[in-house]
Amino acid sequence: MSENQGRSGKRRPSRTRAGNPARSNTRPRQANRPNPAEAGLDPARVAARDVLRAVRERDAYANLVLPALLRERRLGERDAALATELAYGASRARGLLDSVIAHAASRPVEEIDGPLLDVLRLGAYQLLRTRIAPHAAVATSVDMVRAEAGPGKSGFVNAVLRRVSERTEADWVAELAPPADRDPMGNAAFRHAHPTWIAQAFHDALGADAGELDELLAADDARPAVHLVARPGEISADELALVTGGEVGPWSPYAVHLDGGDPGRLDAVREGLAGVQDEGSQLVARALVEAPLEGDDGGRWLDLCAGPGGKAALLGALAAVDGATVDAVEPSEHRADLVRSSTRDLPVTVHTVDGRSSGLEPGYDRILVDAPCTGLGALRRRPEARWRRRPEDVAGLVALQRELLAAAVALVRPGGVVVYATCSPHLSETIGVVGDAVRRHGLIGLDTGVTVPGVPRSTRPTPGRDGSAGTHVQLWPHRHGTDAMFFAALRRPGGAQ
Ligand SMILES: C[S@@+](CC[C@H](N)C(=O)[O-])C[C@H]1O[C@@H](n2cnc3c(N)ncnc32)[C@H](O)[C@@H]1O
Repeated sequence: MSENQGRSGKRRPSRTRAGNPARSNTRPRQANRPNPAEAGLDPARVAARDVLRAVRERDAYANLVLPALLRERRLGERDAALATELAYGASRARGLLDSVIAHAASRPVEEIDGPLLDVLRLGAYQLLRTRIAPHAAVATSVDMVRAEAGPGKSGFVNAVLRRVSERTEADWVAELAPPADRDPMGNAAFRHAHPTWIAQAFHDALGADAGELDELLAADDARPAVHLVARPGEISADELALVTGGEVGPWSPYAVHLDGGDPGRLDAVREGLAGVQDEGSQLVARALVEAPLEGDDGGRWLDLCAGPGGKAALLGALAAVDGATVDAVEPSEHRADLVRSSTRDLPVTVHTVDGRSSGLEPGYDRILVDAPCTGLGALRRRPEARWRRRPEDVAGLVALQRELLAAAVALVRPGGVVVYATCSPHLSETIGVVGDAVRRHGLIGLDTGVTVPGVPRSTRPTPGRDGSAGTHVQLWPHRHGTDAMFFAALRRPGGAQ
């Protein structure tokens, strides 16, 4: 499945040690599936298992499935926290867990029945990456399988997890990771549960700071803090921190950090005073408003890739304070509806059109192109994404990013500003696209760092023909505690002073 399974497939201990063969055409007996409560199963683990199953069977997004499932089943706070930790943690670590499971089961994970594999991933995660007592991790996994699929299959799960429990994560890594001297990138990627191509992309983007790769991968593999945005005009970050028990974020004037918990339960979020938004994303929206224009700001702003509406909501709130208006473009009906709902009562008009041919009237003062991208910078918050994305995805996205940036250039007025942003640090999606636009359209690269004053070690020169590409901002989880957001502010020349 992942390229990190690497050596596990090559060295297989005897097939008999893991008990019953797991591959079977017989699905768990859905029709006879017992009610988990009646079967005495732990609701948190059942919820986590169901998330892993939805991700595997229907390519679902864990961070969309889990909250809905927690609400539907009315899990208490403790159970919800455990379900979240297990579902997200096991999704993030999937490649590493699969290598260990394959070794312990003496067969590739592709030969293990999907529903059993979900439980094995959950069990292996608890054994290797939590403080849950090993007997509890094994017993709850075995119970789940026995209740659904019978004693034969639960024996197999028992045997595999017992073998997993014989070593620590560090021991398994020492056994299964590619050797550091011959394949340092593969080794670092394996240790921190990342596909190698993503570790390589991070390495390339770090450039002269590539020595920080290990620290970056470790931060990217950890549970992120919850970031809230205090809606300007509604509540200040200080007030929000007070009512939520959180801490004011270090960089964005609107940010509050929480250690964990379900932000959907907070009154401030339910009442629309605050939203959930990574602090790096807040800085992107702020950069659009702070970037220096030539001439006056006529108050016509455009968010060209707006769905699901996080930045549009912050831009709308800032526009309301400044007396500006925002047009928000999103071609997907469903996502456009999400933008409408997140910008209700704000001076934002949503257009369900393609940003490359929006038909909107040119002459905008400020345009944000928060382009569709691989999302490699937000892997902490999209648990399964690292194992789903493929290197082949990059080229198609880069083509779309270039077209969207060209469309923005055609819509911005002379002297106006376009901020190009991605939640990916991949060089092809970032400075590749920006450098190309500067060359093709004769844009002026601005010093993007001035839009985020006080954020250390974030600004870099964008390589350009003659330095005209300006500087961009690259944020990193290990340095800034944010997603790895990239953004660059570009001005269309020719504005009258
Ligand atoms: C990175 S997301 C934007 C996130 C958003 N700005 C926010 O803060 O919530 C990129 C968005 O671009 C949209 N998109 C994809 N193709 C597009 C196109 N041709 N024109 C405009 N938007 C597009 C996607 O549907 C997606 O909602």
